[in-house]
Amino acid sequence: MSEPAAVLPALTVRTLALDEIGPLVPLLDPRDPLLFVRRGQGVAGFGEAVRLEFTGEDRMREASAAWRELVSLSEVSDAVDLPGTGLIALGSFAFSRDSAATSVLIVPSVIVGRRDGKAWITRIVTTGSDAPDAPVPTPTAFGPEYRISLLPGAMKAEAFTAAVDSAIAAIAAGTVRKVVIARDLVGHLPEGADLRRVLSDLAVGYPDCFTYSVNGFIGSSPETLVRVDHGEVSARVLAGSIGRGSDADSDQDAAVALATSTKDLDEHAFALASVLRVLEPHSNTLMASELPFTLKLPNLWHLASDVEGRLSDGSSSLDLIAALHPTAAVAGAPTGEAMDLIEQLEPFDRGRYAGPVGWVGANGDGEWAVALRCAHVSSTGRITAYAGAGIVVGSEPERELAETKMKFRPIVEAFR
Ligand SMILES: C=C(O[C@H]1C=CC=C(C(=O)O)[C@@H]1O)C(=O)O
Repeated sequence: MSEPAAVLPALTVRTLALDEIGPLVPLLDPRDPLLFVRRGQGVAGFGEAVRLEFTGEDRMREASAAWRELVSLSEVSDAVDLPGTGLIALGSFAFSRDSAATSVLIVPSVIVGRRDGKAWITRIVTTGSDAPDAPVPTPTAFGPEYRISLLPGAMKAEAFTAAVDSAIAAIAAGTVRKVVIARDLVGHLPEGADLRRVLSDLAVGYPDCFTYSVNGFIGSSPETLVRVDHGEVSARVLAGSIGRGSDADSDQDAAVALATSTKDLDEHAFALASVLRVLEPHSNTLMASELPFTLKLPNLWHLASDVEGRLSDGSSSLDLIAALHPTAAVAGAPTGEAMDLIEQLEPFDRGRYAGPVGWVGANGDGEWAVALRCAHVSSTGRITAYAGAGIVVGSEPERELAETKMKFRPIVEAFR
């Protein structure tokens, strides 16, 4: 961790109700937006009161410990008391313990949020600061339009299908039962470009996904890694995909084909089992439906399972992401072997793609998505987008390539 616990500041945090504030995206900083929303509900952050950085194997466990410490030093008054009010941090964690990407928890100086028809503002200052109250953020007009094509990056289409062939060979040899192989697309953001344009496209086009932006990492994810809300724990596990049909009949046929595909049901079962195995020690009331359902997104159908239970041990959402990551939806099974194979077959660092992204509150509650359908935008404007596909017995390289094209659609179209 870059900031040792000893130097964590004491914070004073005040949440007040606001009248309706309109859409959150136009309020954001155009170059460094901080956002986590779904169906118009969620939080937008402004400025940074505290930034905590983590790397390595224990990045999420260290984040959990540092967060408890920071909370213990803070004085919070919260007149609204909803998920996301009071002291929160937005966070995004690297996929791999070996990643060069820094994992972060950012406590904004100002948070504006909306949930259940109520809006609020939270102001966070170092205790003792006599700075005047930060103003309520107001919308500003978007900067000029831009159109960016994202093109094959370190792993071109042929390299991807070759990697899928190798993954299939590893499955046949019994090294792994499932492995998720990803590829990348790259582009360049013009200087001064307003990132809110991309976020607005994602939020409008994929309202049922979590649209997020944390420290230059943006996307729209359909997958809930974990949510903790007053002792209730839940997750939405996704794995198994098929493209949408071009008309109502073919779309229905696609959904039925997915729901009855042994290959996709197997792929899904690995992902669900990995989540249940990890959550079971934390909840003795954990439930998931017997069969996955088909989740309709604008670009594809997914097999999905919702998991719910009551926490029996007071774990925070950060404790749970540390335990859950990486699930078989983004790594494979068994986890260690799948991670080794990903390292061998993918010629790039995934960075924060497929890692947890979300927020944590003072009581440990929070909402974390799996960072999918995303792109990292570096400080020099280099854009790297990622999408992957789960490989199991029965996978075919060309179909997996086509699946990654569909998964790239939200982010490719948002930049175009
Ligand atoms: C790895 C990705 O998706 C995961 C989540 C849903 C469906 C998946 C699949 O069908 O392969 C993947 O497990 C991605 O979008 O990059």
